[in-house]
Amino acid sequence: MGSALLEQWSKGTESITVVDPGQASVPGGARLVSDRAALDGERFDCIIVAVKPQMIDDIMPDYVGHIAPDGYVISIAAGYSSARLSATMGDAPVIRVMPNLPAAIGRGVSGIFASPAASETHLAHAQEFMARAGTTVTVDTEEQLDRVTAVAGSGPGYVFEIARAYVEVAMEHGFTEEQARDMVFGTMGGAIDMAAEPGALSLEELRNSVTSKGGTTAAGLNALNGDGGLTERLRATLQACYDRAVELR
Ligand SMILES: NC(=O)C1=CN([C@@H]2O[C@H](COP(=O)(O)OP(=O)(O)OC[C@H]3O[C@@H](n4cnc5c(N)ncnc54)[C@H](OP(=O)(O)O)[C@@H]3O)[C@@H](O)[C@H]2O)C=CC1
Ligand SMILES: O=C(O)[C@@H]1CCC=N1
Repeated sequence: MGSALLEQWSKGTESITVVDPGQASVPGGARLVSDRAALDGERFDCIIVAVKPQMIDDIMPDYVGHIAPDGYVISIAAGYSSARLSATMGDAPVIRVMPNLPAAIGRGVSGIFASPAASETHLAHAQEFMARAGTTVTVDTEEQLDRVTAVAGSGPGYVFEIARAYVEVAMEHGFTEEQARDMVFGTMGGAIDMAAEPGALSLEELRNSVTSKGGTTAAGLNALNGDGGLTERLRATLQACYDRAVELR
């Protein structure tokens, strides 16, 4: 996820340093070091935590001395709370963000939550930084950020899995994978873009406009969600994701 964001962040004017022991290169002219020791006492206005939440306790305390006096910490980690991260980082102000993977093409959706110690300046910087990667939604509570994770942070995973299953089943109707992908991506993308047009009909109206009484779409929709099973499955999906974020706090 950090690499996807870096693609967009590096279009700005800041000097960006990436510490990653496993990367051979990074995009956009950012400086890459493989070992924190190479920073040799340098201080940064903003330190971005982009490792797994389970690794933060081991890795991040070593960075406390690298935060500039008015600096702050952005975390993209799921779950791991701002209070816990601030304690881990020498009581530094923390802003948590929850991006999603289409940030790699500038079409991400990012939730932003500023903990009380973060200043207006920190928040404005984080908002501008994340806006380079797509849409931002600033939320008032950390609880809401964990719900952004359930809806949007993990959302591309749901979408990719739904599209994968759609392609798989389309191929069972005799199409090549290329044909199936073209039809599924075109249908999903076209339908969503149409729904997102300014002044578009509601989703119910759009669905109904495809659905002739007694026709083919009605038969398909009845199999898809006639018993509410799809809605229930999505409800369980978001709840399971949120619950996991809570476990990671
Ligand atoms: N994937 C996603 O769509 C999203 C992820 N996130 C959050 O982003 C964070 C990263 O997740 P994700 O990108 O999926 O995971 P990855 O494992 O792909 O990325 C973690 C990166 O951290 C590197 N790393 C490991 N150890 C260190 C270290 N000591 N110092 C510096 N870097 C290190 C890893 O290197 P190596 O590969 O060599 O181990 C890897 O490049 C998580 O906190 C996750 O919750 C948030 C929103 C969406
Ligand atoms: O799966 C995860 O934990 C991360 C956080 C949101 C998306 N990927």
